[in-house]
Amino acid sequence: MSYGKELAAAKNAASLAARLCQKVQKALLQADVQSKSDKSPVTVADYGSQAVVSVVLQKELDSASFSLVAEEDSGDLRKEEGKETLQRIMKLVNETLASDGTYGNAPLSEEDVLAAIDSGRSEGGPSGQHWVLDPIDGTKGFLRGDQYAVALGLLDEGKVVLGVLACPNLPLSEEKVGCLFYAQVSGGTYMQSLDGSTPTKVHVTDLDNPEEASFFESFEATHSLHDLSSLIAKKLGVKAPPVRIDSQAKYGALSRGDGAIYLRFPHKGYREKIWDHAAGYLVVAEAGGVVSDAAGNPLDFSKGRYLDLHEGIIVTNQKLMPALLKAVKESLNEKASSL
Ligand SMILES: Nc1ncnc2c1ncn2[C@@H]1O[C@H](COP(=O)(O)O)[C@@H](OP(=O)(O)O)[C@H]1O
Ligand SMILES: [Mg+2]
Ligand SMILES: [Mg+2]
Ligand SMILES: [Mg+2]
Repeated sequence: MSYGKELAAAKNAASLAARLCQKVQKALLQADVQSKSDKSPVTVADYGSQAVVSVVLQKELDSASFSLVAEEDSGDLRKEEGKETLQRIMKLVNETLASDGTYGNAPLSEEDVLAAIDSGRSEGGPSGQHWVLDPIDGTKGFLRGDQYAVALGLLDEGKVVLGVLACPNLPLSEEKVGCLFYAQVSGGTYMQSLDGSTPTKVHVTDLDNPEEASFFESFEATHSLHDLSSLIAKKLGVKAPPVRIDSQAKYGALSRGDGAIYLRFPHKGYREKIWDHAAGYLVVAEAGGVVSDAAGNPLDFSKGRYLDLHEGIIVTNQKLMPALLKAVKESLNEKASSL
């Protein structure tokens, strides 16, 4: 099955959402930061990006069967104290849609924006098609002025069949910043600029010597156990220090061979969400990489909004995976016996 129409819509949606995010990041005011009940920061750009993606996908594709699993919901925006924020989001969304020319003829109302955000409440699952969206992945990086990504995937019968990652702050070349990665199942992974330069096919590194490998991990130590990654890297013989960057930009960078390994070990009790990995997973897999949990099982995106995982997520190429799995297993055993 080909997903050409869906891919074109997804690339449009993610690029436009990235444009909105860039505008906000440039003008970042402290007042833009709200606190969700889980205390994670959420900005007008997270909501705005989610609304833009939802609107564009529904305009481009059959909106009757539209299903979206996305991170944000409009709960806080419907409260009295959310009114001003909602106004700002509506303005941003309308400006962004108008800047494209194709979508801006009728401005959205507040209610339209709320509805667009809430279209992301789908539970996903093993049957049918579901879009999976992280409107800003790496909100903490976004707020710091660092890396973030708009991450959009498509599930079909429980499998990721499309992945699009817009990474506005990731260098494309020596002169240019801003990358759009996209992958279609069995179709490879491509990278282009956010304003639509000619795509180039990308591939993960073909390195087979761990001593020459470098590895990525979260910038945020609360998101991933840095000590455990160091132990694994040491066992494997990796010499280079960790490269810490926010968001699924790590998957994008890995897909083009910038680094060889990505290690993610959340603190105990944390449950990974599908929107944090769906797009990145396909971008790496179609570039020849392998993504698995710490026990070597493939990730299962068909279980709803969460991923059920063993311990963590590891990513590398096919040559390095056996040695990496061994180092992970030994390190986890050591950690368990030292407790
Ligand atoms: N305690 C925790 N452990 C692991 N991941 C966490 C976490 N708290 C938040 N996250 C997730 O980590 C994502 C960012 O990934 P990274 O650490 O690679 O930059 C966040 O996405 P959002 O920024 O979209 O909320 C969030 O879903
Ligand atoms: Mg978040
Ligand atoms: Mg995220
Ligand atoms: Mg997010």
